[in-house]
Amino acid sequence: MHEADFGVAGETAIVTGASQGIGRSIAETLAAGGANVGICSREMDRVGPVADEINDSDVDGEALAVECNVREREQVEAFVEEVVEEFGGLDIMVNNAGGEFVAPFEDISPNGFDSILDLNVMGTVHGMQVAGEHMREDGGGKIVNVASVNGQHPAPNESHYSTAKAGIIQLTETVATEWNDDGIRINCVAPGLIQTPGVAETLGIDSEDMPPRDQVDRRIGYGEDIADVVQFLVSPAAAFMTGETVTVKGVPRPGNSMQHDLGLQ
Ligand SMILES: CCC/C=C/C(=O)SCCNC(=O)CCNC(=O)[C@H](O)C(C)(C)COP(=O)([O-])OP(=O)([O-])OC[C@H]1O[C@@H](n2cnc3c(N)ncnc32)[C@H](O)[C@@H]1OP(=O)([O-])[O-]
Ligand SMILES: NC(=O)C1=CN([C@@H]2O[C@H](COP(=O)(O)OP(=O)(O)OC[C@H]3O[C@@H](n4cnc5c(N)ncnc54)[C@H](OP(=O)(O)O)[C@@H]3O)[C@@H](O)[C@H]2O)C=CC1
Repeated sequence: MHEADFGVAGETAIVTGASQGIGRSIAETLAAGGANVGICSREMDRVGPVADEINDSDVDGEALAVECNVREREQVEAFVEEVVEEFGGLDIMVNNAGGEFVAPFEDISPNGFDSILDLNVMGTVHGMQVAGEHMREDGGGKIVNVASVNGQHPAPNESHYSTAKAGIIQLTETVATEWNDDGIRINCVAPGLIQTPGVAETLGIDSEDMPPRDQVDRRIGYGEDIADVVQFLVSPAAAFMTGETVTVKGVPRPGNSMQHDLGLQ
C-alpha cells in the first residue's frame, strides 16, 4: 500500500528573509519537521532570536542565523557557505525574502522600480544560482521561490512588485527545465494576502480576530498556510512536480488580488 511521504527530517534547508512573517513560519515548520535550517535577514538582531527560539524548543531541527542581504551576491555566497559547513550540505533552498512599497506607476522613480526588481528578482537569482552550485555538486536538491498572486493578476499601485513577482514565476519555469538533469526540482508558491508584520506595515492592516485556519472563507492567510505548501513542495510527495507555481489564496474571487481582498478594487 502506498503511503505519502511529506517528510523533511535530516535535510538541510535555507530560508531567506526569516526574521518574521512567512519566512519565519517556513523555517519553524521545516525545523519542526526535523530539518536543520539556515535563516537570514538583513539584521542579526532580528533573525538571531528566531534561531534561538528554534534551538531552545523541543523540535528536532537545529537553526543557524546569519546576517545577509539577499541583494548582495557576496553576502548570499557567504551565507550559503556557512550553512553548508555547519550542517554538511544543502538540500532545500527557499527564496522568500522580498518586499515592496505601494505607489502609482507614475510616481515610481527609475531607482524605486529598480530597488523592487533588485530585491525580489535579483535576490531570487542570487539564491538560486548560489544554492544551485552546491546542489549540482551534491547530486540534486529542491528550490522553492516565493512569488505572489500579484505576479498572476493585475494589482494597481504595485506595478514594480507585480512585474518582479511575474518574473520569479517565469524564472522558476525556465530554470526548472534547465536544471532537471541535475536532479534539482524548482517550484514556486504564489501567496494571496497573508497576515504578516510586512503587510501590517505596508497596507496598514492587521487582523487580530482572524477566523481559525480550518475556515477558508472570510479570512486572509496565516504564514503556516504557506509553510505547509512549501514543505509539500520540497518533500518526496512532490517528486513529480517541477517548474510549477502553486497559488495559495483561500477562496477564489473574480479579479483575485490583494486589493480585491481588501475591497479596494
Ligand atoms: C499588497 C501588499 C502585500 C505586501 C507584500 C509584501 O511583500 S509585504 C513586505 C513589506 N516589507 C518590505 O518591503 C520590507 C523590505 N523593504 C525594503 O527592503 C526596502 O524598503 C525597499 C526594497 C522597498 C527599498 O529599498 P532601498 O534600500 O533601495 O530603499 P531606498 O530608501 O534607498 O529607496 C530606493 C528608491 O525607492 C523609492 N521609494 C521607496 N519607498 C517609496 C514609496 N513609498 N513611494 C515611492 N518611492 C519609494 C525611493 O524614493 C528611492 O528612489 P529615488 O528617490 O532614489 O529615486
Ligand atoms: N504577506 C503577504 O500578503 C504576501 C507576501 N508575499 C511575499 O512573501 C515573502 C515574505 O513576505 P512577508 O512575510 O509578508 O514579509 P515581511 O516584510 O513580514 O518579512 C520580510 C522578511 O524578509 C526579510 N528581508 C527583507 N529584505 C531583505 C533582504 N534584502 N535581504 C534579506 N532579508 C530581507 C525581512 O527581514 P529584515 O527586515 O530583518 O531584514 C523579513 O524577515 C515576500 O517575498 C513577499 O513579497 C507574497 C504574497 C503575499
